[in-house]
Amino acid sequence: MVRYAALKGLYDLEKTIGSGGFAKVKLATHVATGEKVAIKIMEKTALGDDLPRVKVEVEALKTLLHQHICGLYQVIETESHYFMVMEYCSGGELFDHIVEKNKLSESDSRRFFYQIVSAVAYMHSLGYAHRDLKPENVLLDKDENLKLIDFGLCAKPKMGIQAHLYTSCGSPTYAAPELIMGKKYLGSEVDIWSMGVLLYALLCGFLPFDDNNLENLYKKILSGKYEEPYWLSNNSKMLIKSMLQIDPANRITIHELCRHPWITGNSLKSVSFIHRTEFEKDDEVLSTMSAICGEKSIDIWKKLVQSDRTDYRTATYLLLLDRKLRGLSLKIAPTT
Ligand SMILES: O=C(Nc1ccc2c(c1)CNCC2)c1ccc(F)cc1
Repeated sequence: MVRYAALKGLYDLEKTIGSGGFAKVKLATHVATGEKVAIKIMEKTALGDDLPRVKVEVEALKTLLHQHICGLYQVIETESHYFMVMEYCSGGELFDHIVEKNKLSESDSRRFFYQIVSAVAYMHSLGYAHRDLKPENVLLDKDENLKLIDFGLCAKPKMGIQAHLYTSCGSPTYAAPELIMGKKYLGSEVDIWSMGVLLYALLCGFLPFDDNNLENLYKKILSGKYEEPYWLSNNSKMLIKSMLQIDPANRITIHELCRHPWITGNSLKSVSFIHRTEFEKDDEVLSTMSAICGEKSIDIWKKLVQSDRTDYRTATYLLLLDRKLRGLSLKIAPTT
């Protein structure tokens, strides 16, 4: 097992749970609380031109606090590596979950899709577009609640005007027509298309546009034509159709999606999310921390709020808060 001096005494590394292009994800234990975390380890030399994506993802995750967006607890930078300490999603990828079940029922799909809409509506309300929504970037926690990951390609277009050109080399299977055409586009609109592909995958168990040959794949996406399996209800077909519109101007908006009867289950309660970008202050957690480090609660809180939210103290506070929200005892092992 490779040891990293930067993690010594803070996190105990365990097995590898994922390895993507330039990152390896390892399960780890946060020493002070005993809580499980996922640590995304990136070697700077291997990152190359993708180095800016790390900063984009860290800045986005420091702002985005939502129950269906995978939380960032701490960032550790050394000469050679970045370590992003994230929320552990023990349920793994939604993709594997769909494959395992072949396809999901309309009600299971609705439960997952509601959570995706809530996370994306929250991001868009803060001016962020994900731009890389796909089943591999949707994880499940131990209660099968959904967590969005990989904000390395997300964009925060200034004032929501025309966003950047399509820069990612991500797989086009989930990419909107305007993206693969290299046109200027609105991040919010490409997210809606990708959510349409995600909803289709949930309900059908396969993808609307798929081909091993890139040329044919492009043709299928630009044609906007896809199969509608017999088991799809008319409402499901109509909702998918409203999202997989080739012309982004004809695509359903995130606001309409939040109130769509297929999603709200005909209740008038539209998809909800809390406009939260600040930590909630919890006195019990703060007093637990002050008992260990000897500082006064109010001073700990002041430092937390003023910090750049990526240090060990932030991780300890957030992990204790998670424990409390899960009804567990608040205990801390004194860091040696
Ligand atoms: O928790 C993560 N991945 C994870 C967790 C558990 C399992 C897997 C991935 C995949 N195999 C099944 C079990 C994870 C969390 C954050 C992140 F940025 C990237 C990955």
